[in-house]
Amino acid sequence: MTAFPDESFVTPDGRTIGGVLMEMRNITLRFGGVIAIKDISFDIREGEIRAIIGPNGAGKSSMLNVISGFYNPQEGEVLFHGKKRPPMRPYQVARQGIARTFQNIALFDGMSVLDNIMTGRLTHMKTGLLEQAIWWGKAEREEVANRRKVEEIIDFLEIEHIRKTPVGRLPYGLKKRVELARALAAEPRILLLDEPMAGMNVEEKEDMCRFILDVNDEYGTTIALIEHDMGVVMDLSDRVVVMDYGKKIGDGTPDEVRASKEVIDAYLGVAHD
Ligand SMILES: Nc1ncnc2c1ncn2[C@@H]1O[C@H](COP(=O)(O)OP(=O)(O)OP(=O)(O)O)[C@@H](O)[C@H]1O
Repeated sequence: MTAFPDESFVTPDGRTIGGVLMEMRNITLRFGGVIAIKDISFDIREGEIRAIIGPNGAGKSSMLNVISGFYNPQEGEVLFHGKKRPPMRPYQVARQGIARTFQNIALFDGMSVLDNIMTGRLTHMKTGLLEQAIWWGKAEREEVANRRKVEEIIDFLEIEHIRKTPVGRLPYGLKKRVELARALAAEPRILLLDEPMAGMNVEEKEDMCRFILDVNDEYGTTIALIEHDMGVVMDLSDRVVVMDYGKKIGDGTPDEVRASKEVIDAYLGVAHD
């Protein structure tokens, strides 16, 4: 259904979309008798912003959890760089360069913004506990490099003014931005965002949109997101997968998806001839 060329190409606004980075092939996921995902296939291409949309209970979060390695599907395969990914623990998937944010913010409320973001560097830490405890050279160099990266992200997401503030004291929109910062601290190749705009006011949504686009543009990070705000999805995404009752009912550019009768009937709810 998609109008994307097969090879790498540059979009009209100057962004580069590469080849297939991740492929979901015939994924089926069951919870006992409930089939959350039924035989779904789609791919995510390097550098694109890919949205997954659909009504409540359609299976979007389940799909994000398959991508992040939190759920291993009973059927189908996940390919990363063309290679089949064996069942993995989420930390192993994180080491492959996949980071995520959550629908309900998952930060340490009592810790400062800076320390929360530092936890995102864990997958990059190589020194052992003993070296860190006695602050040997290698541990010191690593700490300095990690701090430098974290400070760069703080600067990029414009949160310098709250770097020492405990996260629990922040308003909702800023907490979401700190969660994004922590995910970015892992320097992911694929960033998974679970409803990044949920519960935000218009201004906070505009800010978040801008930061998502900037992350994609500046770091070249591939992004897959679930979002209910259709205006945001259609503005942000290069391609959209539409799910309904665990099945894929649409897959293409925002314009293609918007024009699909099946998608309109099941989800968008706009009248057609
Ligand atoms: N851990 C689980 N155990 C049992 N059933 C589950 C579990 N997670 C999801 N389901 C079921 O799988 C189906 C898909 O749920 P999922 O949360 O993936 O949908 P969703 O599209 O993300 O919905 P929402 O937009 O409301 O978050 C639903 O019927 C749900 O009840």
